[in-house]
Amino acid sequence: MAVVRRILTENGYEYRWSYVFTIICLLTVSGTTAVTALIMSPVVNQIFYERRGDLIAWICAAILGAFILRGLAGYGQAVTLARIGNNLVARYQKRIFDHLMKLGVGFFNDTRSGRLAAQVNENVNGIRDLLSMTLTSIARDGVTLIGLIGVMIYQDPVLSLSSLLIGPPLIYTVTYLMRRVRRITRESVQINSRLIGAMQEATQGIAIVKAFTMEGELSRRLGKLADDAEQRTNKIARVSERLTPISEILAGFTVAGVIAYSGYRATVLGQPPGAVFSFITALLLAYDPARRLARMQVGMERALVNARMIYELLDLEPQQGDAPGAAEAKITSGEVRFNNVSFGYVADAPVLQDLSFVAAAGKMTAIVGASGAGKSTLVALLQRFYDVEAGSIEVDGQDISKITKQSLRSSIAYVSQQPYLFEGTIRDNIRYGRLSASDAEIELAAQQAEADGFIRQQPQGYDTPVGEGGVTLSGGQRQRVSIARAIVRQAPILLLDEATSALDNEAEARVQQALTKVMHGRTTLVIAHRLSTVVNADHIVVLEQGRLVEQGTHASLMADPHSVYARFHRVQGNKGLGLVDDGKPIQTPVRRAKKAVGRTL
Ligand SMILES: Nc1ncnc2c1ncn2[C@@H]1O[C@H](COP(=O)(O)OP(=O)(O)OP(=O)(O)O)[C@@H](O)[C@H]1O
Repeated sequence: MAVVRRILTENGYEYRWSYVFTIICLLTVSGTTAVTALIMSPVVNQIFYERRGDLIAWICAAILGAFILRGLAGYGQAVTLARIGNNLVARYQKRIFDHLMKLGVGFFNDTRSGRLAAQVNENVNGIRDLLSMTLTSIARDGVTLIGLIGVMIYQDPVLSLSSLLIGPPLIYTVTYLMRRVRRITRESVQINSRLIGAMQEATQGIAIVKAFTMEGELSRRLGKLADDAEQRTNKIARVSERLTPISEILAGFTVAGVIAYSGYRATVLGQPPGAVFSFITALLLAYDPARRLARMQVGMERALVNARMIYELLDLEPQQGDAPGAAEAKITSGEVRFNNVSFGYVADAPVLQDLSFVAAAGKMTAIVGASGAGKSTLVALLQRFYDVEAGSIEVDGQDISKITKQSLRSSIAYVSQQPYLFEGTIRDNIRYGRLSASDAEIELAAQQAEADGFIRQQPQGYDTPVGEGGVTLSGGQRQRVSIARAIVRQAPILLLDEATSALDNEAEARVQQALTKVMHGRTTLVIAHRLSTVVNADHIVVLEQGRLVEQGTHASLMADPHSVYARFHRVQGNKGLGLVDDGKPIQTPVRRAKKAVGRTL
């Protein structure tokens, strides 16, 4: 119940008048139902028995009035509850999204996005059901039941108490079933979200699925998940429907017992039947709301599990929060300094060890190293996607753990190796660099990024919507749009993860040209894969297994023929500098994607 209380305290106050209106509507529905039943007595007695023709019009008018009122109240209640429910869903969707945006990159590394989306979707509806179920059942069935029990006690207290003996076993059964439903519901939500997530991931990687003829295998795995989900849903139905036979049997015993006892009193003891009839009518009428209340409890347990899972997500503490009293960064020249930085994603597996170097303001620093040496990790740490384990990172002399993330990141423009384009137009995607950028600035940035030409050739120019992840553009075009995004940002620090495999020679030359323009006057850290980049860099940092092994300029590093850097050149020549030289296979995008799809299910 703590969850219901929390939902109510967080949202209830605002909806209070809507709730009052709904309760009035629900009570009107119950009241008019009772009136319709009550009217039957004068209909029989006065119209048919006493033949009072003058009352026909009145009684018909009363019945018509009751039906109209019930119709309107039913409509009002349904629409208001739906409105509250839909508003709650929207409210929690917004809250969850805002919260997800606060969570660290680590959370998203550990969570599959498709599953997360499916889980949120399923669980949010639980919150809506929870409140409408509670309200409907308390206002309608609860009130009716109390009234009918009142009638029963008034008519025959002894019989009432004996028939209320049905209560304890019914409550025990409901509690037992609720526990079972709770566990299975959680499993069911997890399996459903795996199923939907797997479908999403398979469609995202469709080119790889087809290229590697993985359709059959994926169908088999997905089919298994679908069967599991079906079984789980059947199990929920089996468990919660168990309530039906159990409550029928208990009710059967009670009604039979009441009839037997009152029959005995009437036939043997000669008591008049009036009160007993009224009692039995109330008992039979009470059965329906009582059964509905019991069913609601079990159904509500499912909604409670959904709500709890939502709160588990909302209660996750965001990592890499701003330190208390964190100051706004004052970043002008953008000098970056790593001081004895150590870091690992998991305990006892260091990825960077005791790393110290300076990326001078306004200069280009190239980071070179074999695959897995920790280059991307270094760039992630500078953006504070993770916190360092030891040491510190300073930008313009300010420790990045002591300044606000917002101010740090707004001083950085990042171009990733696999640029991501969001839903929207090309213009929108460039504008994400800086929301205040004018159309003219966007177009200028696109020109500098060598992107203006192909953008204008698109069917709607800058206003052409991009496909999912930018699929309607080529790899090189996507890269140039993301470079334009970085230019528009006008940030003093530029982080580049150079792309190589996605580009042909001409595209590479164009991207390179675009990058050279952006780098001008900015502190640039580039994960270098191209020989030309490294040769032109002001400073080169060479990483090996998370340690800085050498640093200097191209000339100074090449001066020592035994240096790691010189070895890279000899082994890889102009094939690129980020590749392994230890015989391990190169991680091409296709290989990466295949691995990812393989992990999907
Ligand atoms: N999210 C993560 N969780 C756990 N380990 C990770 C994670 N990301 C990277 N690693 C590990 O950290 C090490 C360094 O990875 P990183 O991506 O920084 O290397 P890199 O030098 O950029 O490689 P590449 O040139 O192939 O992109 C690797 O051993 C990798 O397996």
